[in-house]
Amino acid sequence: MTQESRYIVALDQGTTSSRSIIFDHDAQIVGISQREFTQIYPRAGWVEHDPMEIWATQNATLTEVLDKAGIGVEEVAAIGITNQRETTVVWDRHTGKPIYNAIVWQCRRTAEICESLKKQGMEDYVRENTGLVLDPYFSGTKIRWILDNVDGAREKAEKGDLLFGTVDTWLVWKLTNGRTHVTDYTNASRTMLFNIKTLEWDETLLEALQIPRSMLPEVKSCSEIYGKTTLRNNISVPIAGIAGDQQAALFGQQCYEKGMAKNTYGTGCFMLMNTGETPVPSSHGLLTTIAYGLNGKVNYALEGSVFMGGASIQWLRDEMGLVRDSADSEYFASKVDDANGVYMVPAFTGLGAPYWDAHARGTIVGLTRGANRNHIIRATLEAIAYQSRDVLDAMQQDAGIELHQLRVDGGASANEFLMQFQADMLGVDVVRSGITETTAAGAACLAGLAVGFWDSVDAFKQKASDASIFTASMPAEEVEQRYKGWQKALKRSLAWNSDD
Ligand SMILES: Nc1ncnc2c1ncn2[C@@H]1O[C@H](COP(=O)(O)OP(=O)(O)O)[C@@H](O)[C@H]1O
Ligand SMILES: O=P(O)(O)OC[C@H](O)CO
Repeated sequence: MTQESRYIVALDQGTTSSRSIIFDHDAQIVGISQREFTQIYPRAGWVEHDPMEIWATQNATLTEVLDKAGIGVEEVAAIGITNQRETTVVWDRHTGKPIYNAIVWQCRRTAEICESLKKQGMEDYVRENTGLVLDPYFSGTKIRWILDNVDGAREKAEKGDLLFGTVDTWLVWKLTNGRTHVTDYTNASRTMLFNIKTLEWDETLLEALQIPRSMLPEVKSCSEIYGKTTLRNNISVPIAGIAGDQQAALFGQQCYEKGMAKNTYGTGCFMLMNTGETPVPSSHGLLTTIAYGLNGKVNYALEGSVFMGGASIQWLRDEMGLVRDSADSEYFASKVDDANGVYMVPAFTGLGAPYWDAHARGTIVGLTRGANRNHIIRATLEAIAYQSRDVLDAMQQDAGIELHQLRVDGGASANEFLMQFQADMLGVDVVRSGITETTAAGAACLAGLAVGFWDSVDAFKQKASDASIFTASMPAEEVEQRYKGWQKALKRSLAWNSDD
């Protein structure tokens, strides 16, 4: 770090856009640049991204944000990376070219591979050693699919010519010109190939999925110098922080202590609770995952991953044409007193936690002649809150901790109706962070700590105190009656797409 290093840049590579955000020493945001990229849906239930477009948009936002803020490369102390997790890229180590599109976390194409692993009796092994459920969500079966379906891929992989990475790994590889093939504990813990107890790649799973170990990156902590990227004027900047986006948000929300939890309302909804230095197994359909690896230690989390959050509002906007803008959903939902008995289950890509049903599909039930557009919009927002209630109930039981406060963030947390309804359904205070970019803040903080830009996380504390608090006010009986209706609706969506 040079004398003039006054900023940290966080690269936030999300499901729908790539962003670069500059933080100053007071943890204030001084620049943001964002670019959306193409979502590719080759078949029903399949989702892909072009890895070169991910890289191009991410790289462009990095240059743009510095230009817009008038900040020189020499003023950047370090770069932190946070990313959509599980999304799988496989590329040729010699040419640096991907051999297939990135298979996105939402993609369901490997449901059959999962079924076959279940038949081989791998389900318990996966849960006990990776903390995950055997679901197409995670990277392992996506790598297997690429090796089985791309011409010549398996042969190349066995010769050691192919590399695998989640998006963090791909970006570090590109940023360092192919010199560095690494990931961090949080991203590794989402591959279904990483043993979260031994903190090593798991040979049994590699064998079961027939994935050569030579494809895998080296696993590092979340805060250290992994390599350097050369930017304008031949100036090198260290890449010094990596965390999957949901773990970065947990860190950015300052959930450093056991029992603290956050929920992020983005494309999906991801609730994570820090459970301290020992992994807590789930018996209620949650994931055990790594929260962060820092200073030679690893902290674990319980996670409830809900696949459709804000994306269901995008569906109202783009496919149904019921709103012009996601934010308008608040206005229409507030025009009616309730959803008039309508429930919407947004199982468009199956259901994640706590149900894990890859064959569930979306449904709207309870329609009567009086049901109108406002009720459907309201029911869609309510579904986001109901899904998070399912997850929180499971989490409190697994952790044996009663939560009094849930920290929230993400695009859809701007919706006041949703946040109030969420507080009502959970019966806990919902605290919306005063830090608008918690995910990026987490990544910036991890990078800043590694290069001594910050000595501790205190720089972020004051900003967090500007929070908005939503307190439960709906009578308990009404809450339970509405929630019962949700549980009934949800049952109607299960196994819809399966032959049995
Ligand atoms: N006011 C709002 N009400 C409801 N949903 C919203 C609102 N604003 C944004 N969203 C939803 O939030 C999501 C975007 O949030 P963001 O945190 O940027 O997501 P991601 O990081 O997953 O791309 C979109 O799916 C959008 O529909
Ligand atoms: O990119 P986001 O914010 O939708 O997050 C995606 C998650 O990391 C998927 O596990």
